Amino acid sequence: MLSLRPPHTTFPRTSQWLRWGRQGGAAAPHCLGATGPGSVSFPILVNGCTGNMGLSVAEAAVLRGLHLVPVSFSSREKVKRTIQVGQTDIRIYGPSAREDVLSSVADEFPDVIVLDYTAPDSVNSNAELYCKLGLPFVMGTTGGNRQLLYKSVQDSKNYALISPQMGKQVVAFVALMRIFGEQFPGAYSGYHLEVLESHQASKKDTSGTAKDVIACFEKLGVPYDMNKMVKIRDPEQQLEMVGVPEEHIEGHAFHLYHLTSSDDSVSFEFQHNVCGRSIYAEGTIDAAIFLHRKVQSKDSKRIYNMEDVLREGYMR
Ligand SMILES: NC(=O)c1ccc[n+]([C@@H]2O[C@H](COP(=O)([O-])OP(=O)(O)OC[C@H]3O[C@@H](n4cnc5c(N)ncnc54)[C@H](O)[C@@H]3O)[C@@H](O)[C@H]2O)c1
Ligand SMILES: O=C(O)C1=N[C@H](C(=O)O)CCC1
Repeated sequence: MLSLRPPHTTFPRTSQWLRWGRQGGAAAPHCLGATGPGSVSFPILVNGCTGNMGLSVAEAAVLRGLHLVPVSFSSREKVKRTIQVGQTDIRIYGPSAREDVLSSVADEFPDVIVLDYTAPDSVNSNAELYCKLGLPFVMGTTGGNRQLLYKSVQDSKNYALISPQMGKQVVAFVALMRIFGEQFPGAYSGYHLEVLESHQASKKDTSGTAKDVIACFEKLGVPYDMNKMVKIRDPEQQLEMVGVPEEHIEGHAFHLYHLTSSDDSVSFEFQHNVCGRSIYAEGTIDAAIFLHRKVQSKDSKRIYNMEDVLREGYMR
């Protein structure tokens, strides 16, 4: 089996960390001032605050000077709890209250942007509800029926930014791979692709980012059977084989794509490895600011992705 470990496995821990984990840690202090080019503040509702990404995004929103709407939702009915983020106590509601609560939010905060970090099996029902209530949303949650997701937004004429990957530097890498495929279709015909991805054990689905990158390899002439993807969720393997720093076993996204010519004489390797979640949280806030601007200016496009965000200068 291929290893995600860098070639210099004898490097001491710190060097390995520097090579692999630079993107983890505290929220970057130097991204786009408080709220991007020109200062804005508007309400943000984070759906999924009970989870890892939801909480990270809510914290990043507060740090960037946005106004957190003090409600969020859970997949379970019997939740009676609040979560404190900064100075805000966020009340968590069960699924049966979703429509009423969201509809009041839409009335009270007409310029609200919803950020969704829930679960793959909630993607479509959540999106449909946001569309029904005319709530613009950023869908960071992966999985679900993606075709249906786009169709719901198109049919409703709602505003949405959809991306399985909010880390701007990773988005730029995926964009490069897309352009690569468009510029040189079939250039790697006959090559063989192997893909490994490693995420925290709680991740339910296959990496959405890996799926997007694989689509680019397919344009380059390399077919790939998604069932062959090696998905690593076992913490022991992650430590021993992948080389994930121990402190990031609960939050990491390591990816390796290995391309080999048919006679094994040529090979290529591409990797993107993220420790922690700050890269996604920061990118999500940039996405929210971008979407808020598009809604305010009544932009005609209505459905966006993270490449659109990067193109408008949100790349630090
Ligand atoms: N776009 C990106 O850059 C990016 C980055 C990281 C994670 N993700 C995706 O975000 C999603 C969440 O990841 P996570 O690591 O935070 O997972 P998590 O399991 O830590 O959190 C998900 C939370 O959502 C809650 N939830 C489930 N269904 C819900 C519903 N219908 N309504 C409200 N809450 C609901 C769960 O109870 C849980 O607390 C996954 O799909 C993951 O792949 C995307
Ligand atoms: O931690 C996760 O879950 C992640 N999900 C996204 C994906 O599936 O591509 C982005 C990376 C982190």
